[in-house]
Amino acid sequence: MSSRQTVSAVDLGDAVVIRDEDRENPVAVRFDHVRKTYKLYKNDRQRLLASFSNHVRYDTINASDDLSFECRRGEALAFLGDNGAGKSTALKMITGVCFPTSGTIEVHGRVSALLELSAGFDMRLSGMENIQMRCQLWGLSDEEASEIIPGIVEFSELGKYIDQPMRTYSSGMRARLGFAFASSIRPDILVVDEALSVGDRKFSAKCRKRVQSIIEKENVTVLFVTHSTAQAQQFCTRGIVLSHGKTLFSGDIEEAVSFYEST
Ligand SMILES: Nc1ncnc2c1ncn2[C@@H]1O[C@H](COP(=O)(O)OP(=O)(O)OP(=O)(O)O)[C@@H](O)[C@H]1O
Repeated sequence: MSSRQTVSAVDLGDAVVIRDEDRENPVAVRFDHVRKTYKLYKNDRQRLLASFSNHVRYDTINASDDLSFECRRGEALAFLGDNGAGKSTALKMITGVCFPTSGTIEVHGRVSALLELSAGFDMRLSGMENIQMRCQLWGLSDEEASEIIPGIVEFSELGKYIDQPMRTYSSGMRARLGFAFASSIRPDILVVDEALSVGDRKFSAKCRKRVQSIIEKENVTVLFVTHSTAQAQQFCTRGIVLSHGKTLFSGDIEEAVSFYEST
């Protein structure tokens, strides 16, 4: 094998997910004929019964349907589409929150996600303790952690609350800390799902500025889900328009936006 360092390759029957930290690979993310099928049960009781029996009936929905695309390193790619088109599902498979049913996904580089920003915090711990714990989970050395933590605290604007248990935070405060962390750790691949509306108007503008500066200055690969075509044009160079999990259009961002607006 080449210089590629395989961190994990998960064989999920008909699906394969390969993750490594090969920053030299010109491709950051590749989807090859990816399908994600959800089972829809009539109610929770039927869902529970299905774990004991193969005879429970269900409908299916393909949230991703034969989805193939390549996002090259340094590129900023927007996913456009109506509600339920399959945009978030694609991002969740990149971050590893959910897995494909079939097809192959390759992710080359460390991924940070600006989605579900409030998730994963331990509410008993303070903001500072949570940040320290996240730095450890990311495998940062003490030195690297102490380099970025002051910036995270400053960006979050939590003031004295940074040392208070996170159960005392408002939902906006949690999301602010989540955003401050996820946007400070210098990932290779940044996944953004409408997270730019964090907090109040002023803070949300600050978040947009931060994302723009990451895209412009740090050679990060960005995958961006939004309903705002203006934001897609502001941040991205290429766009994919999805409908019912399928690609309707893939190309230059201006053309993708025109296509989306004409559908
Ligand atoms: N856990 C789940 N179980 C069943 N169906 C799901 C699940 N998650 C998503 N879906 C379905 O998959 C389809 C795609 O959902 P997804 O959230 O990816 O769409 P989206 O394009 O991000 O939509 P939106 O713009 O509304 O956020 C939808 O029909 C949704 O109902």
